[in-house]
Amino acid sequence: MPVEEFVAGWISGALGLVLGHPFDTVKVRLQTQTTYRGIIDCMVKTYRHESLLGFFKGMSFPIASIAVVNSVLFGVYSNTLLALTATSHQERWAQPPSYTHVFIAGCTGGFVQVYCLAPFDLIKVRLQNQTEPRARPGSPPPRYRGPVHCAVSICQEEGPRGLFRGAWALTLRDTPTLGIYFVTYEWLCRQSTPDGQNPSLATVLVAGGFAGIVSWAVATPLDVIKSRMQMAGLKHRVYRGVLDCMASSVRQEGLGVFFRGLTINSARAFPVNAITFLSYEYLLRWWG
Ligand SMILES: CN(C)C(=N)NCCC[C@H](N)C(=O)O
Repeated sequence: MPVEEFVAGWISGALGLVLGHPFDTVKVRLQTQTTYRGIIDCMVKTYRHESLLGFFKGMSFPIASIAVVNSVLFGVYSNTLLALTATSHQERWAQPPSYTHVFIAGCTGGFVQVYCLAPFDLIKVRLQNQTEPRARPGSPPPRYRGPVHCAVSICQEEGPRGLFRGAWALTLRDTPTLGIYFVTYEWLCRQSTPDGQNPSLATVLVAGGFAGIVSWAVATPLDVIKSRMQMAGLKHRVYRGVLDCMASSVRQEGLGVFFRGLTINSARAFPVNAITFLSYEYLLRWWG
């Protein structure tokens, strides 16, 4: 099994993550709290109360973890394509796989990475939702002191299964959308590259960015539900499942609830995925 794909996926995931984390914090807050009037209001309040550091809350953990998840995603995707089409990454522009194979490989990568992603994503969402300013002498400490404290508290208070809260919504979000993600990337690259040649740097950047936007636009409704289910344990809200969370969110906030965070998700998705695909492709060409 070729391992370069896993390493390239790890590095490209880490680069994308640093670039996208401030957008991600604003998105999570907009999706799970009702105190903000919109993106700008959330950014201004976060900056006023928590300084620039507020936007980077919960980032150290994803650097080590979500980058691993990206490595699983790209590694499983590429190795599934290898199993389906018997072409390695280097041969794939000369002998392009069918879009059906790309979709199946993307869905497989998406499905497998969910089980690494679920606990890390839950901890990230809980930490990003802590809106207390940085601890000052005399002020009450935040609910979670950091990722490890957060993981231990969830296990103690909600049981180890608490770490997988929202995992089913995450599976429904990621399995099809990662198929769409890789198909969009491949399709855009092939549209602007002569047959048999490697796509240019600009093509990879634009195709990666749009693959991010398209897949996140499709993923946003289930992303909202996933974040709410992840926060439910903390707020002592009980949802009976994905459908119950959808129904109760729509009842209280209308259909628009499914589009919460869509703009910020898309704004974040372009640079994150442009840099992710660029570093992934170029690392593999460099090692190839
Ligand atoms: C729509 N979905 C779930 C995705 N496209 N997932 C792939 C993640 C890529 C990048 N790390 C990101 O966070 O955008």
